[in-house]
Amino acid sequence: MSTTTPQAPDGAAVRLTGLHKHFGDVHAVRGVDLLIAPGEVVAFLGPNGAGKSTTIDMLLGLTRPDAGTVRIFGSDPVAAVQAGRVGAMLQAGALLPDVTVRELVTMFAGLHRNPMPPARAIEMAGVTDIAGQKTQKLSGGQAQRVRFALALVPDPDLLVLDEPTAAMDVEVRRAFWASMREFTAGGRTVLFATHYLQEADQFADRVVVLARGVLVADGTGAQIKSTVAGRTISAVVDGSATESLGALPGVLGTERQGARTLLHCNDSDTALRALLAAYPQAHDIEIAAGNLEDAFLELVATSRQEAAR
Ligand SMILES: Nc1ncnc2c1ncn2[C@@H]1O[C@H](COP(=O)(O)OP(=O)(O)OP(=O)(O)O)[C@@H](O)[C@H]1O
Repeated sequence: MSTTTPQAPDGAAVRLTGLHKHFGDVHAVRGVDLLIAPGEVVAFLGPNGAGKSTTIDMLLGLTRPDAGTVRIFGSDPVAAVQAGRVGAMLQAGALLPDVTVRELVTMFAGLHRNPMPPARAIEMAGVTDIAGQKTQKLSGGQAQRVRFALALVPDPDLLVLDEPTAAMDVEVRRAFWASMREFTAGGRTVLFATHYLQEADQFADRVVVLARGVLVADGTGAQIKSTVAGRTISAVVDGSATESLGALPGVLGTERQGARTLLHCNDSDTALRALLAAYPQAHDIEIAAGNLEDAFLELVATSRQEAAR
């Protein structure tokens, strides 16, 4: 990690203030404010078209915001990238062909002032066994790991990854996160975009949810789950009407699954008491805690409803 570059006066690794970006009629990013402290591992979650890549491009200085400012360790993003403080792994772009992985990483290291030794980046990214292979021979998952090695080369304080595990199978994904843990153990900062909610929950200290260009949630995985409380009661309730079950206290909505009815609750204790009082014949009752997937879908649905108002 570079120690010679001064820290930001405000101590922030990333500070996004009032970011907006339009593409013609599309208002892709609509007033994003985000502060990331040094050492935080932040997952950037959102459905397709939420504005994650556009925000990341602005953060890296690849796209200019229409309004708002980006500061990385207190400086302009282009200056921070040039100073080697930022490593980036963007969504698929072709790797330079006709060179081996080792040659590519070494060439890339030659472009930086204080790079990590290429062998170290190769080892950390877990591509030692394919270091002698030509880049055009790599599978999608292997190419992603090589992109990770390239992102590590500047020995950055901040790593920005746009859907890093998109092309990786389960095993490669696990190895990737093990390498990431090693990288972040030294207190470095990471922002990664993902569609994998479980990944966000497992690997990030903090989950930031973007929907339709607006931040709709910001907290730990557990906090985000609890903001939509979400427990589900599943039961077979013979002779009941779905509407009357939906009207029970503590129930937010209902869903039929064959013979079973699912009750999505914000207060499952109250809902269960009311269910048994009104329908003592209810049986095969199961209660499941909400997962991040449910929380995420609910947050996105709420933001759609608010946008439509
Ligand atoms: N260069 C561009 N020209 C026109 N529209 C664009 C451009 N880049 C992004 N958009 C639009 O801006 C919106 C946000 O796109 P963006 O790629 O930032 O979303 P995302 O959250 O990264 O999505 P995904 O998960 O699918 O990668 C979308 O409506 C997209 O179609």
